[in-house]
Amino acid sequence: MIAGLSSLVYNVTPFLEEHPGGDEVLLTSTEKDATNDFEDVGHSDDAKATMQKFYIGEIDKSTLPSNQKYTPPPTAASTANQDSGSSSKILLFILPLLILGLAFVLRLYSKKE
Ligand code: HEM
Repeated sequence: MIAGLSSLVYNVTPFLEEHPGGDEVLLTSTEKDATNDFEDVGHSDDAKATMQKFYIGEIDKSTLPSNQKYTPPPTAASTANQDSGSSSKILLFILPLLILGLAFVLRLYSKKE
């Protein structure tokens, strides 16, 4: 479906294989306002007439969501990941020190014996 052109909606599925510009461009223009996409190409009057065959209705603009961008709140999983991330960084720093200390102690004891 192509929404746009003054909120008009077109079902282009039957036209995908026949579209002279190819099906790919049509698919990238679906489920959105494709007015600019359509007009940028400079479609002929013939193309505009053909388009009318696929008209299926009009969008009720009052039902459209506002254009605000949704930013999801941080989930428990992402916070847990951050925590485990910082604790593993500490472990990466401490582990070599622990191994060094252990080697040092072992060497000290083996010298005494
Ligand atoms: C129902 C909607 C559409 C119809 C009926 C339609 C029809 C046509 C027709 C008949 C042509 C041949 C050239 C002409 O007569 O203008 C064409 C070419 C083309 N169309 Fe569409 N078109 C539609 C939507 C779109 C959309 C949304 C795009 C998105 C970008 C698009 C991109 C193109 C391109 C790239 C060409 C080739 C232009 C060229 O090679 O010169 N069309 N279309």
